[in-house]
Amino acid sequence: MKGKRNIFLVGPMGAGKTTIGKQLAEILKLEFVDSDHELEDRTGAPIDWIFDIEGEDGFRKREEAILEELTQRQGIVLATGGGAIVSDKSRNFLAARGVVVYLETSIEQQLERTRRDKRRPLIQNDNPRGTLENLMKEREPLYLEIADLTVATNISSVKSVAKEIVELMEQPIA
Ligand SMILES: Nc1ncnc2c1ncn2[C@@H]1O[C@H](COP(=O)(O)OP(=O)(O)OP(=O)(O)O)[C@@H](O)[C@H]1O
Ligand SMILES: O=C(O)C1=C[C@@H](O)[C@@H](O)[C@H](O)C1
Ligand SMILES: [Mg+2]
Repeated sequence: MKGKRNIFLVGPMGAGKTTIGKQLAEILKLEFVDSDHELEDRTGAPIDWIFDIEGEDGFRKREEAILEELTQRQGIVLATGGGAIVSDKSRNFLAARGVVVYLETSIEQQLERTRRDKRRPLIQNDNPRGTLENLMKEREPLYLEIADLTVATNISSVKSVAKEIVELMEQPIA
């Protein structure tokens, strides 16, 4: 595991990829990059606009292109978007170019952590719980397929999850 220099965080909305990623990068003195933010900066439009105008397919194509480029960097902690792993191409880039850490979270925690933020287009509907449950069914096998490490985030603070990842990264590959 030590040979791979990048850390890629995957997991559903509200898992903490962005928040934990920043902490992790600080501890490890690596550069932090967030593919959602990068995509918004380059497009000049917020994610919910991109979904409105180009649909989810258009968003995924943009995400693939950004991930193709970002995963070629060295020494980064990358927070991915919650649905990045639905694309075969994106999954392959992530699996091949760094240590993939799956941040595992309950639906309850996802709801709690995403409640106040209205910028996630897929859950701006009458039944966010049902949507999150369906997405989890579809996506969990894909997170697990490429995960080198799986870390639970339900009962741990942002800081302790970041520290746990650092410790796991230091252990030799089983
Ligand atoms: N382990 C944790 N304990 C408590 N709060 C947390 C934890 N992880 C994340 N949060 C909080 O949950 C909210 C959502 O976290 P964050 O934006 O990092 O999720 P994300 O995985 O990046 O989601 P998305 O896929 O939508 O980008 C933030 O307000 C963050 O502070
Ligand atoms: O789970 C998803 O499909 C998404 C998660 C967010 O990170 C953003 O990438 C966007 O809101 C889509
Ligand atoms: Mg995020």
